[in-house]
Amino acid sequence: MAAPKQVRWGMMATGGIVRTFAKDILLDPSTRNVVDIKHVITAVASSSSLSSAQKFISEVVAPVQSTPSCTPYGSYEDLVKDPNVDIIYIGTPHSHHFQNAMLALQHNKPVLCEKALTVNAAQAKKLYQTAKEKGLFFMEAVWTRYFPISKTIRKHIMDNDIGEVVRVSSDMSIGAVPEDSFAVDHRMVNLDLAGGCLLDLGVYSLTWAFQTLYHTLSPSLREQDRPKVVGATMTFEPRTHADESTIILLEFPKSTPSGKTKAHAVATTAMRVSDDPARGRGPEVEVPTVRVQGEKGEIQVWGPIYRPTRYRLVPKDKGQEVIDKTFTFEAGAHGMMYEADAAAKAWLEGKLESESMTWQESILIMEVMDEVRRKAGLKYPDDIETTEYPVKLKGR
Ligand SMILES: NC(=O)C1=CN([C@@H]2O[C@H](COP(=O)(O)OP(=O)(O)OC[C@H]3O[C@@H](n4cnc5c(N)ncnc54)[C@H](OP(=O)(O)O)[C@@H]3O)[C@@H](O)[C@H]2O)C=CC1
Ligand SMILES: O=C1OC[C@@H](O)[C@H](O)[C@H]1O
Repeated sequence: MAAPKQVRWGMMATGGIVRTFAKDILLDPSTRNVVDIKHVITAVASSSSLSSAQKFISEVVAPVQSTPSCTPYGSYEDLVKDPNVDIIYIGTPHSHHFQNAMLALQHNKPVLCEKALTVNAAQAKKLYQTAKEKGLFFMEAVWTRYFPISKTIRKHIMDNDIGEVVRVSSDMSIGAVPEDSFAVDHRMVNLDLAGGCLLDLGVYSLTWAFQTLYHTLSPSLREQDRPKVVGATMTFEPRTHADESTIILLEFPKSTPSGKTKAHAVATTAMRVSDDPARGRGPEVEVPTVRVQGEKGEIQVWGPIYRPTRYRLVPKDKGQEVIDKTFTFEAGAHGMMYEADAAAKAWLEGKLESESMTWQESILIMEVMDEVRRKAGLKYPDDIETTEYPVKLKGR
């Protein structure tokens, strides 16, 4: 058998999610039956200090990777010039994604960029236009789409197992009182960092609506049948005016190619209440966080919707069996290696985008979030909404 192809990652930032991502991609891929690729980390950059990158390497990379060596950088500008980096993972706050991703693309580096991709759709379009012109792979890191549970649920819908999907509800609410949990400069509530529910958590509620009502259509139908935001409302964090609760009502023209009716989605997100206060107390009291309701039955999903672990398919016909499946992750894994595998494979194949998170769909979801903000009255500071590059942002 041919040796696995090595994909050399460069980490842009050393915060929470980059640590999780790095640990996951350094797990042995053969334990998840991936034998054709191997991820290595050849550079780590921190915008705060060289020592932060060095610390990251000694704590996260060096204990598992002896070769190739990993170079620490004290700036993102140095990282994007490193010839030993094939692809860059961006794990900075949403406010900075546009500037950071442009920096990587301008230096001819392919990119996997954390969600939410950008602050607005205009920025997303400009990034994809740049990637297209330069022939570079670019993907929004919506890890949930790449989980086996998500793929299985999409397959049930495409196989017509619950009939035409008529309604989807999805909730991503963390049950954290913002005044107690987040200082005003924390990325969750700080508007300079595009804080608030919508971009950080609501993007998952929209992910479930889109992956069950839109992604399941053929690419040509997806182009024609654009969903519409029919309603949106927000409440705001009293100190910073970031959104702390957002409710979105969407109308999708069709859910299957032969769809008879329009479909509805209700996507909700909040800080102060929880999507399932009983989580961990046992299946008899827990509640589903996503419901995909079709004419012939319903799919219910349990767990935080960014990382769900169980689904149940309940057919309307009581003579048919209920499917109830729990998914586990390999030991020590959080689950980010699936998106990394998809990105690495697509890049090695010379593709510019990922089939499970296309540029068109990422832009459409950003357009939906723009419209939600317009309807509910939320604006971010001008410097993080701009499509100008380069712009020096506050802080870094
Ligand atoms: N997929 C998932 O499950 C998750 C995704 N995320 C996404 O990842 C991104 C980062 O989140 P998270 O890792 O939790 O955030 P952290 O605050 O933990 O880390 C962000 C890092 O970005 C860098 N950075 C660059 N500029 C700034 C700035 N002005 N202010 C603060 N940090 C800056 C810093 O690294 P350095 O100093 O080294 O440059 C910092 O450590 C967000 O887009 C978020 O949506 C977050 C959590 C889970
Ligand atoms: O993507 C995410 O998933 C987990 C949340 O806790 C985090 O805030 C968010 O960025």
